[in-house]
Amino acid sequence: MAHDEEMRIKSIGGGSLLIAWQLKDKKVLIVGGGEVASQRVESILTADAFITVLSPESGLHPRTKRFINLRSDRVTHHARPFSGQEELDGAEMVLTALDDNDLSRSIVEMCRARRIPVNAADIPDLCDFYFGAQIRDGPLQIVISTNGNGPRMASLIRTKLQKGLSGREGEAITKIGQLRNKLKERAPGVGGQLGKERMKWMTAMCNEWAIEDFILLDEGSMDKVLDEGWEKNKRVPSLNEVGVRRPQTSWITTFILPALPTATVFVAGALAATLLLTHHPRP
Ligand SMILES: C[C@@]1(CC(=O)O)c2cc3[nH]c(cc4nc(cc5[nH]c(cc(n2)[C@H]1CCC(=O)O)[C@@](C)(CC(=O)O)[C@@H]5CCC(=O)O)C(CC(=O)O)=C4CCC(=O)O)c(CCC(=O)O)c3CC(=O)O
Ligand SMILES: NC(=O)C1=CN([C@@H]2O[C@H](COP(=O)(O)OP(=O)(O)OC[C@H]3O[C@@H](n4cnc5c(N)ncnc54)[C@H](O)[C@@H]3O)[C@@H](O)[C@H]2O)C=CC1
Repeated sequence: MAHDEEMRIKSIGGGSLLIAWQLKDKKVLIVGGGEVASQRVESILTADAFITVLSPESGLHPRTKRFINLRSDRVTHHARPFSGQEELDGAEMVLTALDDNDLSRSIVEMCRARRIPVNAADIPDLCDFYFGAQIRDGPLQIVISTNGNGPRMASLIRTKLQKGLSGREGEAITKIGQLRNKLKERAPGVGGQLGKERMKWMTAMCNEWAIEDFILLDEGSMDKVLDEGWEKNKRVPSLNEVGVRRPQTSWITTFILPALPTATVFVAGALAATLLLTHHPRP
C-alpha cells in the first residue's frame, strides 16, 4: 500500500455520518414550539413523518401555528408543558427546541435510557445527530454541516453553493429515476452479470449526457433511449437518435443578454463623460 493511502486510512475520523434518514410515517416528537421548532417541523414534514409538537399555546411561533393548522394530517399539537417520560411513548425520534437548558438535558437523558435518537438544539454535545443547512430541489438534497462549529457559516455556504446550481437539477434527476425504473423493468433482478451491466450503462449515460439533456426526455423518448442504447449493445445513444432536440438558443440570449450589464455601464459612463464635458459653469 502506498504510504499516503496508509496515512489517510490511519487518520480517518472526527466527522459524523452523512446519511439521508428515511422517516416516512415514523413518529417524531418535538418539544418546544418556537422559531427553531418551526424549522424542525418543516424539515421533518419534508420526510413524511408524523409529528407531535409539545408546547404551551403561548410559546408557539406563528410559523409553527401555521403548520399545526394547515397540516393537521401530519402535525398534532399538545398544548401543555412537558410532563414527564410518558410523553416519549411511541416516539421514534425526539427533538428539543427549548429555552430551558435543564429540561432539554433531562429529556435527552430519558431518550438515552429508551434508545430513542435525540437532537437538542441547545446542547450540541448531547445530540445523536445535527441538523444542517439544506438545499432541496425535488429528489436532490444537499446538506451542509460544519459539525457543530459554525451553523451560520453553514447557511452562508449554502447560499454560495446555490449560485452554482441551475435550479433544474432536481427535474433532471427525477427523469433519471424514471429511466432507471424503466431499465429495471426491462432488465430485472438483483446483482449478477446483468446487474453489473445495468450499472455500467447507467453510469455511462450519466457521464456522457449533460444533466439538462435528461430534462428533455418524456415517456416515449425514454423508451427510445432504452431501444437505441441499452438494447443495442448497451451503448449510449445521442439525443438525435432518440428524437430529442435541444431548444435552440437565439443569438439574443447567447450574445446580447450576457453583455447587457457591461453595455449598460459603458453607456452610463459615456453619458456621464458627455455631461461633464458639455457642462460649462457660469463665470
Ligand atoms: C449543533 C447544532 C445542533 C442542531 O441544531 O442540530 C446547532 C447548535 C446551535 N446553533 C446555535 C446558533 C445558531 N444556529 C443558527 C442556524 C442554524 N443552525 C443549524 C444547525 C445546528 N445548530 C447544529 C450544527 C450544524 C452545523 O454545525 O453545521 C442550521 C445549520 C440547521 C438547522 O438548525 O436546521 C441552521 C441554519 C439553517 C439555514 O440557514 O439554512 C444560527 C444562524 C441563524 O439563525 O441564522 C445561529 C446563530 C449564529 C451562530 O452561532 O452561528 C446555537 C446557539 C449558540 C449560542 O448560544 O451562542 C447552538 C447551540 C450551541 O452551539 O451551543
Ligand atoms: N439549532 C439551531 O438551529 C438553533 C438553536 N438555537 C437554540 O434553540 C433553542 C430554542 O430556540 P428558539 O426556538 O428560538 O426559542 P423560543 O424561545 O422561540 O422557543 C422556546 C420554546 O420552548 C417552549 N417551552 C418552554 N418550556 C417548555 C416546557 N416545559 N414544555 C414544552 N415546551 C416548552 C416554549 O413554549 C417555546 O415554544 C434555544 O435554546 C437556542 O439556544 C437557537 C438558534 C438556532
